[in-house]
Amino acid sequence: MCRGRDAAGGHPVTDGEKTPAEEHAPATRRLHAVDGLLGRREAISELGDALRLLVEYATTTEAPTEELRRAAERIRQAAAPLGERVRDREVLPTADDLLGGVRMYNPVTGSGSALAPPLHIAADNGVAVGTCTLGMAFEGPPTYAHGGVSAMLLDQMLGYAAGIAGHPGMTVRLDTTYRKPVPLLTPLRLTATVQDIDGRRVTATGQLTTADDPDTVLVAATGVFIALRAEQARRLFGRVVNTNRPSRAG
Ligand SMILES: CCCCCCCC/C=C\CCCCCCCC(=O)SCCNC(=O)CCNC(=O)[C@H](O)C(C)(C)COP(=O)(O)OP(=O)(O)OC[C@H]1O[C@@H](n2cnc3c(N)ncnc32)[C@H](O)[C@@H]1OP(=O)(O)O
Repeated sequence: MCRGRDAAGGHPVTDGEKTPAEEHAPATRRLHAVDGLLGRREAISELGDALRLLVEYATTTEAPTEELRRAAERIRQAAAPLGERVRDREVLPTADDLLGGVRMYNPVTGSGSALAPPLHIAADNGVAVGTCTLGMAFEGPPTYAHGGVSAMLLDQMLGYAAGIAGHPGMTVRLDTTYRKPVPLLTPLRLTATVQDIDGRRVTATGQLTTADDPDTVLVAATGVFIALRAEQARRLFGRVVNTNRPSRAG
């Protein structure tokens, strides 16, 4: 378990010691908690940016072999203090807000993830609209994106479309049609909408284009999402512990 931090996930707390926030009235305390949370999210994003820079350089560098070995040692040293306090697999990150849709380490959209492009998604009149630029680390065929990466982006887009339609669910089917290769280092635009809702089953479609040429579809996708029954949600996620519920942050 990740213990010894305030509920907003910001600052390490020593047992018995009053933090500055605890000295103040509840409203001020809440403000401090939010402040700490936002500050932590900013720091997570900053670390994510640094990691993505590292990944991009590490996958494109032609620095001398000895430099690669030195870099590996320095990176291991930088990682060590982070590894001293890690959360359990079944405890949500303190900076996340699951119900509010904040997942800092989502491998597609998470600004804290070294693996995420990251993809930025917003709702526009019921349409999910996403933007991202894929670095060289996402290369599949030379100079183009890996097809699995396009599928990953579209899965997230379709899932988001189901969510904003009020029918969040898990992917049970994803069909992708690759029409043209997806260029790297090029701003991309993705869109997705819900086509059909049939009980617990939601069908959504989406497409991936470049931002400059939104009429030329590079990849199209159709996905089926299933809303979980309460019993399924309990079975799959019942063990997950949320240590950052609003009641504890206030
Ligand atoms: C205003 C609000 C604003 C909110 C903002 C929103 C923000 C949005 C937020 C965030 C976006 C997130 C985006 C995420 C995107 C990524 C999601 C993922 O990566 S999910 C991981 C990969 N998927 C899995 O791991 C599932 C694995 N599958 C399962 O665990 C099961 O299949 C499960 C629990 C999903 C369903 O259980 P069963 O398979 O036993 O099915 P049964 O519950 O009995 O029936 C469900 C219905 O679905 C049909 N079904 C099942 N599989 C199907 C398939 N492949 N195709 C079509 N239909 C299927 C069945 O035939 C059945 O239909 P009949 O009720 O009989 O009509």
